Amino acid sequence: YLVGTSPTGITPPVVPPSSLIGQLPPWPIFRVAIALNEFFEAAAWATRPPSVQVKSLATAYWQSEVTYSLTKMGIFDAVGKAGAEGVGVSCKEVASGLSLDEDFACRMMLAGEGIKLLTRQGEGSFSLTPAGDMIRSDHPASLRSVVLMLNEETRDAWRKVGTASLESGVSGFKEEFGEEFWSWHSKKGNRGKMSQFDNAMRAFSHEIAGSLLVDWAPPTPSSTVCDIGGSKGHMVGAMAQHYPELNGVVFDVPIVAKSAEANLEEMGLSQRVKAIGGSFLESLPAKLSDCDAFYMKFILHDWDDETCVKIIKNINAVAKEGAVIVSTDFILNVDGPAMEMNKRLMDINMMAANPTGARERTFQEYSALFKAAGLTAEPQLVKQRDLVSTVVVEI
Ligand SMILES: C[S@@+](CC[C@H](N)C(=O)[O-])C[C@H]1O[C@@H](n2cnc3c(N)ncnc32)[C@H](O)[C@@H]1O
Repeated sequence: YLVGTSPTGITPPVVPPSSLIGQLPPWPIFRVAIALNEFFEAAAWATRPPSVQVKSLATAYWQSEVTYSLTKMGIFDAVGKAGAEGVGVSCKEVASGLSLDEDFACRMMLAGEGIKLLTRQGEGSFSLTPAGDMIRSDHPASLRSVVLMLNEETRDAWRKVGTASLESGVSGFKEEFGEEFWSWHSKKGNRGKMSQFDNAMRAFSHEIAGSLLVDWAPPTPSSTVCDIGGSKGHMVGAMAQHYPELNGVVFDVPIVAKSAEANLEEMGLSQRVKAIGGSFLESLPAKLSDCDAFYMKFILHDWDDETCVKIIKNINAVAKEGAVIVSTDFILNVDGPAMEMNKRLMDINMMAANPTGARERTFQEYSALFKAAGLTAEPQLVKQRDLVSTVVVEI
């Protein structure tokens, strides 16, 4: 496994302080770390008797629930605030500050220590572990929105996907909420949830942008990269931060394109990266014929084959000759067993929380989609030091 790697790596012209690319180990070290991880995961499993294996699977969601509770109820923020002032904090103080039941809050925090999100000095003084710290609202790469997003409607959709959906073949989300993910999220009353989803996408992308930019470079340093379904513009924004001559476009549904505008302004990139509202299910605006690269992350996996082909054809119809499509997803069958297991679960997440037809695919399946859309060039796989990989294909 680990095919298509780029053993030398790429160094972009600028590495901003917020970039994670400097923190990624070189490929040989990454490979060894992954192999060790695979080995210890397998060893830990093999040393548990079958009855314990079953019980640990049946209770695995308890850890998510503890994580969710400590996030939702503001406990990570409260402990983090005390830590920033240089002190640990007792669970009684946290409970009183947040008006929580003292006994329950203290027991929940002890469970948080058990799952290594909180730590204790001495008898009662809690602080955050590095992982717990990342769930603080004001952490620069905060994963709070990710924890909330995955444990609210998505969790309800998961319950349905394993039961009703297996009989109906309809997504868990639709079974639970009566309509598919995107139409539910576009309703006025659910704008807060759409924004939570967009923030989660941005948070997810921090590491993915880092791992992409050490193994893939835009066609030229001054290319125009168009991020199709680019959400808040975090991916093309990261590219523009690493390539100071690069221009970009974020294309997404109008309401999300608006929030991309604000985010790009905040990133100081609004001169070079513009947001355009529209739908990739329809003809794309002529302005996109300037694009040298059409970037897509977590777009094709949201849709059934027929819709994917339509999206690729819509890009193809507007693209100039020599442009490329660059598509990042959880590509199956290119990693070791532990990483593949995570991607298989992500595939169930697609069945649960995304429109019916959403799925993870192998590299060969992605290649077939590009061929079905009329592209004749051989797609290339760029393996990342990450759970995701990227397919690049010339138009
Ligand atoms: C799973 S998110 C991925 C966001 C972003 N590419 C990322 O990876 O962080 C899918 C994106 O597709 C956008 N989207 C959904 N339907 C769309 C459509 N018909 N036209 C354009 N964008 C759409 C959503 O608003 C959302 O931003």
